[in-house]
Amino acid sequence: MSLKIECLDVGKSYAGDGVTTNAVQHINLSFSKGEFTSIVGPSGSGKSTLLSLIGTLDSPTSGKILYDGEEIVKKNKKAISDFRFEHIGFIFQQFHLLPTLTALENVLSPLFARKVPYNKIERAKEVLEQVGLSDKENSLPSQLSGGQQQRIAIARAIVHKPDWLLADEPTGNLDTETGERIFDLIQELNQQEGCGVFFVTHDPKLAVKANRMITMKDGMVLSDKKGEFA
Ligand SMILES: Nc1ncnc2c1ncn2[C@@H]1O[C@H](COP(=O)(O)OP(=O)(O)OP(=O)(O)O)[C@@H](O)[C@H]1O
Repeated sequence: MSLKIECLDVGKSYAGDGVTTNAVQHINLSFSKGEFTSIVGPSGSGKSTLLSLIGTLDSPTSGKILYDGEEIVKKNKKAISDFRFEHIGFIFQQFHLLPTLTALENVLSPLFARKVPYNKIERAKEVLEQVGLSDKENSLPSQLSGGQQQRIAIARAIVHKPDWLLADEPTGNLDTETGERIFDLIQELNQQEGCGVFFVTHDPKLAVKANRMITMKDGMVLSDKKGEFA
């Protein structure tokens, strides 16, 4: 399946205390499978909101987002959650690993209660190897460095073979060198597995390594550039 994502005049506003915040507005963007897009812009410009909308974690207040022509957020909760399981992987700045589970169990967690056509433990071990942490499968998150924890989070994000990897400032809590290594790993996954990437970052040096760079300002797309920037 080639999962194409189209944002058609997408807007998201939050109402509160008589003030309405337009977190994003008039977003018209289209993404083809396998694209590596960085999203940059000042704090509050709508990057995380856009990512949540694309990831079906939230629904637009205006416009629509189509996935191969289908408006997924209009479906019931189970269908939306199945869609996310099949197509989307998330990585966050704070890793969000479960502290009482080992690295292997964290990687396995998205597969709990899911029927899949492969051996779950073998698959989890395979992705742990891909992120270079086979030797840490029995470690708890507290026994791992920040970079290692993010690698585990990446393994967890790709264990179900998503079409798209949505990364919200995944290097924000890491030092420059570790951040670069995490970026390289995500780029490798993009090239080897063909999964498309959305990479939100405040780091211009990383942003220019993508094939496409979207700059946001005040909830809108200020520029959308494709090509080599580095
Ligand atoms: N749940 C919410 N309720 C009210 N306002 C919100 C909510 N989420 C986001 N906003 C507002 O929407 C705007 C965009 O926020 P968003 O988090 O998308 O920006 P961002 O570019 O990701 O910022 P940062 O770089 O600081 O993470 C901001 O003005 C923010 O205050």
